[in-house]
Amino acid sequence: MTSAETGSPPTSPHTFQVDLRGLVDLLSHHLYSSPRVYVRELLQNAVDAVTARRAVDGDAPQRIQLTASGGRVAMEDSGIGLTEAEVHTLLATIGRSSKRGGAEGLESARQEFLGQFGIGLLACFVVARRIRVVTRSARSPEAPPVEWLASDDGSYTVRVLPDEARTEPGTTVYLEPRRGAEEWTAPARVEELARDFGALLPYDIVFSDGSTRRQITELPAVWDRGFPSPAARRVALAGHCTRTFGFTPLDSIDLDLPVAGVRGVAYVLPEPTSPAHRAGHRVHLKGMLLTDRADNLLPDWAFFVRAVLDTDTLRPTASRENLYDDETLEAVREALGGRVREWLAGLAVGDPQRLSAFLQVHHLGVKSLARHDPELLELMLPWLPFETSDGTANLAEFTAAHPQIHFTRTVEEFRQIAPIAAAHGLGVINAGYTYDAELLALLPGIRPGVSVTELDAGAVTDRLDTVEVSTELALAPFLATARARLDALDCDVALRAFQPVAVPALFLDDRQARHERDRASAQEGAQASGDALWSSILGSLRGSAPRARLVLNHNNALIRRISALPDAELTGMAIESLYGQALLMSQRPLRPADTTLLNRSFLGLLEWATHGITENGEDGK
Ligand SMILES: Nc1ncnc2c1ncn2[C@@H]1O[C@H](COP(=O)(O)OP(=O)(O)OP(=O)(O)O)[C@@H](O)[C@H]1O
Repeated sequence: MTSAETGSPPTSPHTFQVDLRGLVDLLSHHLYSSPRVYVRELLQNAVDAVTARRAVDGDAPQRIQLTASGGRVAMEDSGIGLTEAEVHTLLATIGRSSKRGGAEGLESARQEFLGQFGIGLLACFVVARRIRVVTRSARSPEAPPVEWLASDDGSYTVRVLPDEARTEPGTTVYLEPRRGAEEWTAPARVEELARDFGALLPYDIVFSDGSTRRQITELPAVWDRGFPSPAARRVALAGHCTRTFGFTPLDSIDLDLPVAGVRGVAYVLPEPTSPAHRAGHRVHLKGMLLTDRADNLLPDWAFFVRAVLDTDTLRPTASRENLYDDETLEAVREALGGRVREWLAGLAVGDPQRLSAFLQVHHLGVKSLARHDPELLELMLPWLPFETSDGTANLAEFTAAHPQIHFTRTVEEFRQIAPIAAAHGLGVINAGYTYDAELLALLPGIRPGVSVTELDAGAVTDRLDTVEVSTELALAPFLATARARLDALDCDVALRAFQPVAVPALFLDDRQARHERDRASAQEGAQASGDALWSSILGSLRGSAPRARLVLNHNNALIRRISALPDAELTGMAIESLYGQALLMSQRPLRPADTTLLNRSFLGLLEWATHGITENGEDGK
C-alpha cells in the first residue's frame, strides 16, 4: 500500500550515510589489487590539476613533486588549486569530480583528464590515517589558501589559512601513514612506484627523499625518441625491454595506431612460451600506467610478444587496473594483431634469416595464427617446419615432392610408418602435433592439385609389394600357423616385400582397429572379474572393424629363415616374438595378453637356444 492510498504525508528524502571505513575497506580489498595504487591516484590528481590550469593559462608553471621523507608522503603541484567552496563540494563528497559533466560533458573531460570517478583521493586512506590538503585556487588568485584535513573515520575540517601559508596557486596533499602501511610509504618504495606508474606522464615529475631530487619522467617514450641509426634504436629498445620485462627480446615490433591514439612496442620473447600462458602487457593511459597485466590487448595467438603502449582512447575500469573490453578495445586488438602479422610478412620478404631464428622459437604461435588465416599460411609455407617422412621439411618443399600427402593423426603412428612410407616413396606428415592437422586440412585450398588424406593400415599394406603367388602358396602352411597363433590377439598376418630390408615385421593398425582391441581387452577384463552383464554389453558391441595386422617382410632374411623352419612349435614361438617386437616398435600400449605373450615367447626362445646344454655348461648332446 502506498502513502498516497493511506493518506499519510510523504517523508522527506534522505541521503545515504556512508561509513568511510567500510568504503576504504571496500576499495582496498575489492577494487584495487594493492595499496600501491595510492601513488597513482596522487600523480593523477596532480597531472590533472596542472592540465586544468594550463587550459586557462598556457604559460602556467608545471611543477609536480612527490616527497617521501621522515615517514610522510607529500604531493605538490602547481595546478589549478581549489577555492574553499570547491573544497567543500569536491573533496568532501565521495563520487564528486570536477572532471566530468559540466559544459564539456563526460566524453570531452575524459579526453583531457586522467580522473573521472571522484574516488581517487579515497585510495590514499588505504595507506593513510589522515590526509591534509593545502590548496590555493589559480582561478581566483585573490582567494586565500584553504586547508582540508580528513581522518579515516569520515570526519573532516576545512579552514581558511593566512595568505602566506601558500602564496602560489596549486595544491599539496600530505599523507600521515597508518600503522602497518609503512612499507608503502618508505622513500625507496614510493620512488619505485612513481617511476613505474608515472615515467610516461606528460609533465616533468620530480621525486625527493628529503635530501636529493630525481626526475621520474622519461619523455619522450623510447619508441618516440630519435636515434642516429636503426641499429641504435634496436639497442635502445632491447635495453628498455630488459629493464621493463626482464628479458632480452628477439626483436621488437612497432605498435602505432594513429587513429586509435595508440603508440608503443611489442617485444618478441626469446624463449618458447605456452599458448595457454596469459600475457602481461603494460598499458599506459595518457602516460599513466594502467596495468602491467593486461591480457586482452592483443589477440590470443600473439602469445609470443609482450607489449607496452600508451593510449588515450581505451577506457579504464573503475579500479583503473584494466581495460574495458568494449568495441574500441576489440578494434584496437585486431589492429595490433595486424601489426604483428605485417611484421611477420615483412620478415618473410625482407629478412628470412631473422624469420627463421624467430620460427625456431615460436613456430607454434605462427601455426596457431595461420589456422585462421590462409593468406598467412601461404606466406609462411616455405618457413614452417613439419615432421615428415623426408625428415623435417616445410610444406612448400614437401608438396613439390609429394603432391599426394598422407598424414598420421598420432606421433606413434608416424614413428612406425614413416621409415617404411619413405622407402616406398610415400609422402607422410606427422600431424600428431598441435595445429598440424588443421593446417594440413587448409593446404589443398591454397595449393591446388595437392591432396591430403589420412594414412591408414590398409593404405600402407596396399602400397607394399605383394610376393609372387607361387611363393605365397609355398609359404601357405607357415602363414596358416602364424594366423592361428595370432588370431586370439585379434591380429591378422600378411606377407609383403618391403623396404627397409632390416625391418622383419610391421605392426599396423588404425583407429578403428585400436578401438576394437580396447573393447576386446575391456571385455576380457569384465569376464575375468565375473561381470557378466558388462561383458555381454561389450560383446554385443563387437564390430566388423578392421583388425590389426602383422605384415611380415619377405625381403628380410630372418623372415625367410623362420618361414622355412621345420618345427611348428618353434615357428609359432618365433611368430609371437615377431609380433611382440613389432608391437613394441609401434609404441602401442601393451594389453595383459600381449605382455603374457611376450614373456612366454622370450623365455621359450631362450629355452630353445639353450636346450642342448647341461646345467654344468656342457653340450649334453
Ligand atoms: N591536486 C589537486 N588539485 C586540484 N584539484 C584536485 C586535486 N586533487 C583532487 N582535486 C579535486 O577533487 C576532485 C575529487 O578528486 P578524486 O581524486 O577523488 O577524484 P577524480 O580525480 O575526479 O576522479 P578519480 O576517482 O577517477 O580519480 C577532483 O575531481 C578535483 O576537482
